[in-house]
Formats: sequence, structure tokens, C-alpha cells
Amino acid sequence: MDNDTYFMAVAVLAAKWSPDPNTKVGACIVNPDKKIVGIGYNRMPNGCPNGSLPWARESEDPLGNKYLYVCHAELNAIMNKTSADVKGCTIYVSLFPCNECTKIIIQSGIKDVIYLSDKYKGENTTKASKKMLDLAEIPYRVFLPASKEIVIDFGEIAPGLFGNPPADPPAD
Ligand SMILES: O=c1ccn([C@H]2C[C@H](O)[C@@H](COP(=O)(O)O)O2)c(=O)[nH]1
Ligand SMILES: [Zn+2]
Repeated sequence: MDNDTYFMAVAVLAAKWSPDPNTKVGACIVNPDKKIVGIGYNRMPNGCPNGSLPWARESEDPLGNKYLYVCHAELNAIMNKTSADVKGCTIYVSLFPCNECTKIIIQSGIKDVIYLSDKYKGENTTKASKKMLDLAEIPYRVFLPASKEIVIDFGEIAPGLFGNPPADPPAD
């Protein structure tokens, strides 16, 4: 598996933890030595219990929608960093970063953005992101997967757990 596939798969796996019922986003930050230094997904802020804040999108009351509360995947990945900083790192994101995340990406010193989905490319938030990234000379590129899915096969690692005892070693 190549680097991009591996790191984007980590971002997509992180996204699966998101409680957002509509759009689950994952981010994986990788340093120049190809070490993962931060992972995040979109979720409500720490200390805000499940159900205490809305996941709605279209309430007439802005306080009844998720947008004022949710912490974006990129923010969480940067806040979760395991290194002193993320200068010179690459961020793999399952969705093109919004304008607010783009500001944080730029200010944090991240030097490269690789994304999977650009489903909000027509929105001003995405247009503003691209404008800022262009001005800051931070390249961004789409990740084009070689296949639609990759399989994580637990049975390959531990066949005994699935009713297939490991084969006997060959006789001498
Ligand atoms: O840069 C971004 C942009 C968005 N998100 C999160 C924020 C929300 O939880 C969803 C978007 O919800 P929609 O229902 O598709 O409007 O994605 C993010 O983490 N990073
Ligand atoms: Zn964002």
C-alpha cells in the first residue's frame, strides 16, 4: 500500500468515529518522516455530553443546529498532536477543509493538504479556503484511490478467533 492510501485510510477510519449523522470527517497529520502526529474527527467539544447539543442542520434557530458547536476534524487533529508542533507536516482530510480550518492549517505551519471529497466545492467556504491556500502557497491535491474500498481482515491476523485454527506446522 502506498503512503497516500495508508494515511487517507487512517483519516477515513477516524471519520467513522464521528457522531455527526450527516457528514463524518476525518483528518490525519503526517510529519516529514512519514510519522502520524495527529488524528481527529468532527465531534462536539470535550465535556459536552452526547445529546446535549443538536446535530440538526436546518433548524430556523441557529442555536438549534450543529454548526455553532461542532469541532471540526482538522481542529481536533491539530489539538491532538503528539509533537511539539505540526510545522512542515501534511494533512490528509476526508473532506476539503472549510475556511475556518484552513486558517488553522495555515497558522499551524502545515505545508500540504491532501483531500478525498470536495462535495462543498461550490460553497463560499471552500472557495475562501482555496483562495487562502493559494495565497499562502500551500499546495492541495485530491487523493485518487486505486480502488473504491480496502479491506481490514481481522481473520488474516487471528484466524483462530473465527473458527479457523492455524494450520499445523509441516512435518519434518
Ligand atoms: O473543514 C471541515 C468542514 C466540515 N467539517 C464537519 C462539520 C460538520 O460536522 C460536518 C458538515 O456537516 P454538513 O451536514 O455536511 O453540513 O463536517 C469538518 O470537520 N471539517
Ligand atoms: Zn472546518
